Amino acid sequence: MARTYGEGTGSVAALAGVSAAFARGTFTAVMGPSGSGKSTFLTCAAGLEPPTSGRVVLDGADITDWDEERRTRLRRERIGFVFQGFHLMPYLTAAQNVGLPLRLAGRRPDRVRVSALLERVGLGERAGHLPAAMSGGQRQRVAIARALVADPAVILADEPTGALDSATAASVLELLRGCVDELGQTVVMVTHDPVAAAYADTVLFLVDGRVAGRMDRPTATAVAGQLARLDEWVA
Ligand SMILES: Nc1ncnc2c1ncn2[C@@H]1O[C@H](COP(=O)(O)OP(=O)(O)OP(=O)(O)O)[C@@H](O)[C@H]1O
Repeated sequence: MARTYGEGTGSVAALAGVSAAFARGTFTAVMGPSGSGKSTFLTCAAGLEPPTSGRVVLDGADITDWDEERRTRLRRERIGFVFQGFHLMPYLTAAQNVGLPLRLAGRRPDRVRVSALLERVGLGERAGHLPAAMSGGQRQRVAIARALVADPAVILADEPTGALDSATAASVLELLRGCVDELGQTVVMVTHDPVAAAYADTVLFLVDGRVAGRMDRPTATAVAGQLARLDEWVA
């Protein structure tokens, strides 16, 4: 798919042509220099904005031409989001935050399921806490439980460890890895961090809005080496 912003001579091709498929139960990291189109890619994949050309297929359904209302419903029910800044509602408890996507979709969150998810992310004891009373790592765990609550087709994570220290980041990444290995979830994660990317099965490298490379079974060292080569290429 491709995505252009603006028209005529002032237009920018944020995505020039990216073709990617994410099989169920896989963990993919998306990397690339600043401005390479990673955020645009996630935005289009999430159905937040339609691509200028190309198609977006989620769970077997081509959502490209769906209207905004239908795409919003799809995002609430079929996509889990995890952001760098957690995006929790400050006046809702951990349990209420986890249940929120279901409430927004007009469904009543099942207490047992919400408790089981909080237990799964290691926060069984903190269901009644507000985000302000939790550490960054704990907040991100709440966000991951929230991303799982609707049993989505895919979890899209945008720099999920960008605001965390390395030990906390490792535990969050292990949690995402567990979602894939133990729950069969599909995770697509944008990251700048080669250590984070090494938790994925595959790394997709973007440069200038195109897929410039792909690495299976990545290690942090191999990813860092590849990024350095891409930077030289861009420079
Ligand atoms: N809404 C917009 N209007 C105009 N240009 C945009 C818009 N969004 C992105 N761009 C441009 O598209 C290109 C790709 O941007 P994008 O944010 O997708 O890159 P990125 O890889 O996520 O960057 P970063 O790592 O810095 O977050 C950039 O040149 C950017 O300036």
